[in-house]
Amino acid sequence: MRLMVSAGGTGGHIYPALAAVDAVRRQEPDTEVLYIGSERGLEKSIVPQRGIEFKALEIQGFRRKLSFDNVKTMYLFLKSVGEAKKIIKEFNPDVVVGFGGYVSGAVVYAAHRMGIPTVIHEQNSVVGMTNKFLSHGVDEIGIAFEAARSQFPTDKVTMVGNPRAQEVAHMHSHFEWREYGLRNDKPTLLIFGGSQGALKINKATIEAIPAFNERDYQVVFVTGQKRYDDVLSELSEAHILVSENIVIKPYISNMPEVMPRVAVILGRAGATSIAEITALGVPSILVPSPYVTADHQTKNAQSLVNAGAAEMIVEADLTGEKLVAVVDDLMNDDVKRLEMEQASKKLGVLDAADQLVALMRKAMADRNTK
Ligand SMILES: CC(=O)N[C@H]1[C@@H](OP(=O)(O)OP(=O)(O)OC[C@H]2O[C@@H](n3ccc(=O)[nH]c3=O)[C@H](O)[C@@H]2O)O[C@H](CO)[C@@H](O)[C@@H]1O
Repeated sequence: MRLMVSAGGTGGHIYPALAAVDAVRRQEPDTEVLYIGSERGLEKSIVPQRGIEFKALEIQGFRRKLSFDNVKTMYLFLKSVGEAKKIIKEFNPDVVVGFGGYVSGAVVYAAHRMGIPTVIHEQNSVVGMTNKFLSHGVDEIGIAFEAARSQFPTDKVTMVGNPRAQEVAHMHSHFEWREYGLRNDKPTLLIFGGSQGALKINKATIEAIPAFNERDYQVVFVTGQKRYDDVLSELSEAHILVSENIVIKPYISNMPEVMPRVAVILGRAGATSIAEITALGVPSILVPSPYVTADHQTKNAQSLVNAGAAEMIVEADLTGEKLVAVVDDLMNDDVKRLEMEQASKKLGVLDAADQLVALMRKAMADRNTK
């Protein structure tokens, strides 16, 4: 197959795209893949590391809104569509799949205009702006939350789950905490605020470190690449020492290897993080970002809380003290963790990537029979 994928901006869009690429390659090892991203997003560093050919569109002025109500946005969009068309013509894909982020808007739109089969994948319960815009033209739409169905033209929608769930669930991890200078025989709490880190989670964790220093469990605190230096400066200015049961990292690039070793995750409730957590059945404490469209992270988190798979802390209530109290409760209660683990696992869709590949094939086959 000649597969073109596009996903931009944050890990929540990029990792599902990479998991889908892996699934296609597993089924058809001689598949040619081209990933189109933007110059500015995380994809520029993540994708080439995976040995996937990457091209970037210069996509500016799309930071807020993909809409036709202003001339500049329209002009920049059409310019990107023009650039995308050239790349598509050269690569000649059998199918083009978009996973969200502004760049995928230009790429999938261009492909549709050129008569190439197109598929989009929506990771969230509340549909993103780009996917909403594309939904009228594309051939197939894969979703990961039932709640998304009614926000799309329903005859094109198939529930497939999030491809990243399949990737993490089938990972044979060789990771050991020793690689981080930690012990393999202690339960470990992983703290991370989505793919870019979260200011409030970082602040509360800094406040919690003196208490964590005294605990019998271990803590891996991931700050987000751009927030790492600030966290270290804050710790040093406040003269907070960090004991050897705590490790602070800017980013973890092999999350599917690390996550299976984690006892509890404390983090945001982004759709792809949730897919991973439920694929592995990791008990979690979720602090939804209140800054996202239609408060969708609260809805994501609530679905886990309702199933008994997670606990939720509202960001406005998050302090160092609160964080330590909730974490202590869970880390010290093996029975509760086990119950949450089982409840969490029930929500995972473990063949999501294969289901999405089937949808790609359907888009291609339907086109050939038309
Ligand atoms: C602020 C914002 O708009 N957030 C959105 C964005 O979040 P974001 O990109 O943060 O989304 P997710 O939580 O869904 O995904 C984060 C991904 O990054 C990975 N990871 C994270 C930290 C790290 O050190 N290493 C690493 O690999 C996680 O394992 C996961 O695969 O996309 C999600 C999916 O569309 C949305 O649900 C979120 O609401």
